[in-house]
Amino acid sequence: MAEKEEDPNHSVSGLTNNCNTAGVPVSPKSPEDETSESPVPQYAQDLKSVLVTSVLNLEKLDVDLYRGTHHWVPRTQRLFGGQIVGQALVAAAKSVGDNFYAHSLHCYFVRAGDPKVPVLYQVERTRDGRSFTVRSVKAIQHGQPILICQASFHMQQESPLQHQFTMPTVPPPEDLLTVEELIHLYLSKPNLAENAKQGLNKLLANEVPIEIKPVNPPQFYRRDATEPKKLFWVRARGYIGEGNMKLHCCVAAYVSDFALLGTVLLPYPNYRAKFSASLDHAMWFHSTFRTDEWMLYECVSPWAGGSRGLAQGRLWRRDGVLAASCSQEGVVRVKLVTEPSKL
Ligand SMILES: CCC(=O)SCCNC(=O)CCNC(=O)[C@H](O)C(C)(C)COP(=O)(O)OP(=O)(O)OC[C@H]1O[C@@H](n2cnc3c(N)ncnc32)[C@H](O)[C@@H]1OP(=O)(O)O
Repeated sequence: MAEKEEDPNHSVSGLTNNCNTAGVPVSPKSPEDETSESPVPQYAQDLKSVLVTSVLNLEKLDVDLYRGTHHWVPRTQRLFGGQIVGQALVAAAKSVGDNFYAHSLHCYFVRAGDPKVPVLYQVERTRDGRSFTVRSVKAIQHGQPILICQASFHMQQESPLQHQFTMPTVPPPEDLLTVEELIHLYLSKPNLAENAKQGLNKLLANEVPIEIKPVNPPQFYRRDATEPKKLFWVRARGYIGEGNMKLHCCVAAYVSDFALLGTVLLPYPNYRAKFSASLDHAMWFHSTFRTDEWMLYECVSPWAGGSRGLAQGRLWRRDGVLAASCSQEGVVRVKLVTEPSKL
């Protein structure tokens, strides 16, 4: 098969004829999209995403050895898995040629990450091939691995085999509220219990570097069983810009671990997680995309059992192109919730 070196730094917005870069037909834009999408970036360029300036900006210590620091730490006080995966992919990508782009990664979270110390990333150059290049990355704290990750990079190649699922039909992000706006709405309800208020205010104080607009607003305190499926629009806070697909893949790796495992619990309103953590995470990158533009994250959980749950995610560009897919298993140990609804 003929190899074609393309410039993957090309603009996503430069796509024409309703095809993605690989020539895959994509859903035409809806009239709403045409009117709501502005050619002007949503963020001024001086408001750079903290994901780029800090979280994924690793410090080089030696050849193939990097140090990463933390930005947002979840309430569990263990490092966010997406941050570790994103940083591991940054470290891996630093040693591959300009023409190679991440196409997949496979990781195990073997120990909880400690938010009190930085993480070291040690890269092993497993193989350099003509069209595929593989890296192994160990994320280390206190002298022990917390994550082991294999990442594979591919030089773009043409193929007549091109298909993808169709993006679910959902309202555009402009018609939906952010999580913060939804919380403010809840907080304005009369007779809201004090502990519910405190819980919601804690959520507001989170400095998560991504913005989320749920397609179906979450029931913060009233719980009904739903199918194990959720959809939300997501983008990095701040400006990243087009042109650096390697970086956008690292941001997507960060984003992809967010809220995915929670899908497992949706059919069980009478149970709350007393311990949950992602055990492994795999991801495949399919097309070019911009993580500082709204993308639809479709999360499903096809299985749960034995205190574990499987969750799968699809990240869609808003023009209907499937940008990335991921899969993860997590440990989910639950307790029965007996107290009545707080609203
Ligand atoms: C958004 C999702 C995320 O970002 S999660 C963050 C990324 N993922 C991670 O940090 C996971 C990292 N990996 C790990 O921490 C370990 O591999 C884990 C999954 C904990 C290994 O589990 P395990 O071998 O059970 O660990 P452990 O013995 O240290 O126990 C941890 C806590 O679980 C408890 N535990 C243990 N076994 C049981 C059991 N059979 N039934 C009930 N509880 C059990 C332990 O007591 C311990 O609890 P505690 O932490 O002491 O409160």
